[in-house]
Amino acid sequence: MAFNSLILRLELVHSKVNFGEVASAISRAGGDITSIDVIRPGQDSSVRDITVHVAEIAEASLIESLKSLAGIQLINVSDRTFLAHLGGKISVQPNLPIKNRDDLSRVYTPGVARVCTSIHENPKKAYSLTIKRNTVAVVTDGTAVLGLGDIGPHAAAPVMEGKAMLFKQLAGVDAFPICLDTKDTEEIIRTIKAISPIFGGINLEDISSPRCFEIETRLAEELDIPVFHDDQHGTAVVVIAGLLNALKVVGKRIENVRVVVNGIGAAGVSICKMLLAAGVSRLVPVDRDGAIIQGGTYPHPMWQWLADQPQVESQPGTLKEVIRDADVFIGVSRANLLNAADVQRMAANSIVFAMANPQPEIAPEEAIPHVRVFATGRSDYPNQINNVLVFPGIFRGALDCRARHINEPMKLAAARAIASVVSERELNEQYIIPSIFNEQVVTEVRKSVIEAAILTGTARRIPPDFRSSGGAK
Ligand SMILES: NC(=O)c1ccc[n+]([C@@H]2O[C@H](COP(=O)([O-])OP(=O)(O)OC[C@H]3O[C@@H](n4cnc5c(N)ncnc54)[C@H](O)[C@@H]3O)[C@@H](O)[C@H]2O)c1
Ligand SMILES: O=C(O)C[C@H](O)C(=O)O
Ligand SMILES: [Mg+2]
Repeated sequence: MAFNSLILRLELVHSKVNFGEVASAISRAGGDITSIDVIRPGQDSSVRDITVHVAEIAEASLIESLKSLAGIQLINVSDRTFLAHLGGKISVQPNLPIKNRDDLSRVYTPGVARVCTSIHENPKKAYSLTIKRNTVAVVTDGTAVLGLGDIGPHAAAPVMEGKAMLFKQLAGVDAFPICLDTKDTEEIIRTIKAISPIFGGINLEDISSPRCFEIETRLAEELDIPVFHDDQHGTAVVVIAGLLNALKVVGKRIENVRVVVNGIGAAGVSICKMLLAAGVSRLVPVDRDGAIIQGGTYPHPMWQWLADQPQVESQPGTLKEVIRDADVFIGVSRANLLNAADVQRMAANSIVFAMANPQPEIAPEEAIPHVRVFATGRSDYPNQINNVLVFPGIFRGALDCRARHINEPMKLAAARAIASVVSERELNEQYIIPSIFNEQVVTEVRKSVIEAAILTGTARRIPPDFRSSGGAK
């Protein structure tokens, strides 16, 4: 169930109502008061801000029940989530102040000209003399934003700003949101190439399938900085990390399990590829029209690729049919597609990762009693399988070793690193994946990614902490 935090600004007329009555009305309507601030005290009346934690579905009735109390005026209702977005969530800060003319002539003209000339003579110096080495573009066209779909570039911005915040807070990477007002593959490629000189890496985000595949492949070929479509590979990496640990909990081996992946878009394609690379031998990819089967013919090039793989099952069926006897369900599709009866028909000790955002394929309350390990992409339930565990550390590593690409061995190394943060002793049904606030995650992912980049020859710089020992200290 989704909860919100509301701030209710109320004026209370003391002769008609006391605070106790207000508090019990809130509680009867299902709200939990988390704080009270007196905004204007007074003899006859007072104004207070009451912060209430309440289920989304109970919000309207809570507000109505307060309005119906005599002696109360509801002045304002603010949603704390919206308040957190006022004016946007990030800003650009200078690294040093400009206090006098001397500073001015150093950071700007005339001093800056010598630095420009130096970069012109040796373009590699852009890495040491500009923000390039630590800056990533988070680029979307707004066509597959979370599970909300094609909501356009303006509406996509809050997600991109959120990713930029996470890049900075978790890995010290400066990320900038770029929301493009075009859905044309060639124009997107051209635009990203044109803006790339200032960036050390490109994080593609929420670009719908199948255009996302060509956009990423072409950019990776044509640019000399890493290009990473987070919804494809970030998601696949975190799924593999979670699955490696979940399989340990249920005592099954990856080669033996039957895996259903629902939603063969950006995330689903990459997850299927990585599952096959990790050893899955029985795979059932499913999209809107049911299972994608071995030997089938599909217009979508990635679906066709899957249909040509020997590990993909050849039995057709709807999701509700093919989920029978599955050991693992991975959902990267959309909300509310399964119910309790569906997951009950899975094999014993089943694993369900219902990762559609913001609402998963099955409500946690409905699934949890019937499955052994359950995870979502959300932060308000145990086992948050979200690509936020991946992109900060992967880019931290790629930037630090100036990797030209983020390749398969780097991704697999990242998945293993994330899984390894949960020790065998700590591992259980409720804890298969580390918290995003576990500082070891970025450290371990960075280290493993750099090692893999060096080994595969894509690193163009050995970071200082890898120089003497041949590995991170
Ligand atoms: N938890 C995470 O880290 C994470 C990461 C990436 C994506 N996601 C979520 O996964 C979902 C898909 O994201 P994406 O970027 O791959 O989007 P996408 O648009 O590229 O792919 C979605 C796919 O789901 C399919 N689909 C839609 N309805 C379906 C249905 N009823 N049954 C089966 N398939 C259906 C679509 O045809 C499409 O192929 C979104 O909800 C997104 O929020 C979660
Ligand atoms: O943004 C997220 O929470 C994860 C993911 O990138 C998604 O598109 O849902
Ligand atoms: Mg996304």
